[in-house]
Amino acid sequence: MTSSAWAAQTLADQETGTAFEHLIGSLRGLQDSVTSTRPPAEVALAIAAELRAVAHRLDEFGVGEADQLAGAQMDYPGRSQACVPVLDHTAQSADEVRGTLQLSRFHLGRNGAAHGGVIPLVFDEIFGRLAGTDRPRCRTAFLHVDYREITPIGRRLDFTGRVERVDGRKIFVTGSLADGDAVVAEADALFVVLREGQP
Ligand SMILES: CCCCCCCC/C=C\CCCCCCCC(=O)SCCNC(=O)CCNC(=O)[C@H](O)C(C)(C)COP(=O)(O)OP(=O)(O)OC[C@H]1O[C@@H](n2cnc3c(N)ncnc32)[C@H](O)[C@@H]1OP(=O)(O)O
Repeated sequence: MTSSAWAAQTLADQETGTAFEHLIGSLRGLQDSVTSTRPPAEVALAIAAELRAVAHRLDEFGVGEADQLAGAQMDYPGRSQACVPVLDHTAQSADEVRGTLQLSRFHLGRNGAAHGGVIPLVFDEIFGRLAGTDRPRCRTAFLHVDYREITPIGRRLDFTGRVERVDGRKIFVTGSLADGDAVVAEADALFVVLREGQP
């Protein structure tokens, strides 16, 4: 994948990077397991203690943002982070992207519909990657989402993204999320290329 904005990200050696991706995959699975089960109190308390012990085990390996692998491993569909749903890009250029994703119990709002806040999260990720491909670093200035239908969890969804216009530092992007033939959400956003020294 070519990307000027992403190239600066820290990369681990392959063994470390792959192992970390396994760790994040297990964390995603855990988020779903916790969300979709109702353990008795003693089991919940025992697992809570085990999870605290696991977190404690990681303490000694703490690093600053520049050295963290989470979010920086661009070769993995989820960037090795557990916040944003995993995106599988099937086509990507500097102007257009397509791909699939599947939301899970962790992303549930109510009555089978994904949480409304997950949808802009997904679009920000799709658009952020697109706007940053073969361009300097940029940030979201606005992101407008139209919720056309509920977005189901547990089904393959198709996403698109397209750069509509570039005007100086401004990159205007549009996209959609579909469940089969049904467009469940559409979005448009402005990304602004950062000036030297902007965080
Ligand atoms: C993450 C960064 C990229 C890293 C890349 C490497 C790693 C890649 C890894 C993984 C892929 C990425 C996947 C995830 C991506 C997620 C991206 C995000 O979510 S970023 C976080 C949320 N966004 C903010 O926190 C912005 C906060 N706002 C700002 O910082 C500023 O407002 C900023 C930079 C957006 C603009 O500020 P100014 O001072 O630089 O520029 P001014 O002059 O205000 O605006 C420039 C032009 O844009 C228009 N503009 C600005 N904001 C606008 C707005 N809200 N609506 C309409 N126009 C706006 C202005 O009117 C102006 O237009 P005229 O040049 O005069 O024509």
